[in-house]
Amino acid sequence: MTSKAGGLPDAVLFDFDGTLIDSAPDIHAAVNELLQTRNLPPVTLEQAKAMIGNGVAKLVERAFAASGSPLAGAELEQAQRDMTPIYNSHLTGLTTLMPGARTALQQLRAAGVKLALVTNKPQAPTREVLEHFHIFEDFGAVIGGDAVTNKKPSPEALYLALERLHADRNNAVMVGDSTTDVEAARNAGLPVIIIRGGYSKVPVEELGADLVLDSLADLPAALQGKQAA
Ligand SMILES: O=C(O)COP(=O)(O)O
Ligand SMILES: [Mg+2]
Repeated sequence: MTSKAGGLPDAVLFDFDGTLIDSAPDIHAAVNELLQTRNLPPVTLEQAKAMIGNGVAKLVERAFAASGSPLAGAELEQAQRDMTPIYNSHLTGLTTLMPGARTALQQLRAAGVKLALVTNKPQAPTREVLEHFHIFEDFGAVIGGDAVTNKKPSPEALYLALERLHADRNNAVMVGDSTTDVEAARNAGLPVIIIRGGYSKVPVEELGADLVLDSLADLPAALQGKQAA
């Protein structure tokens, strides 16, 4: 993995849902509240996890498909609009920081590594969740899914984050939980580390990441090359 002298990269770009936060319980609640407005049966937490990672519009499309009533066209667009207030009322009640997240951010920041958040979650709820956990200030750039024309796996948000951080493109690492992050990193030409315990639909070993870690607690040491596996 590319790294500057001293081990640590110039910048680390973090995914949000499934990587820094365990937001699936809140997203699950929001999805079921939306389905209930159409008198549709609820989905399970595991089903909801498999819907996360490509933004709220995709989440809604997948939720209706999973409940047995796929939507398209104007009906889908209406459901996506209806989801906004529901989604925004389920941001922090059941959400927790992933194990090791706070310490990893603090350690990297203290070591002078530039940090960015690159998520397909929209900008406004992303900021609200970051502020709730008092980690907004850790990030030099926060790029939500609606801040770019093309969401991950497009490299657009990653490039924008690197630009905002004034970071060295050749010395940055993406950290995420699923295939979207691996593809986005590859498309941007960055190495990628996957953390177990997120919302990947396939076993994380099969994602093609440069490194898979059990926990964010292992990230600072791994970035310094002490635990490369
Ligand atoms: O799908 C979403 O809304 C967000 O997912 P991400 O933070 O893992 O990119
Ligand atoms: Mg994710």
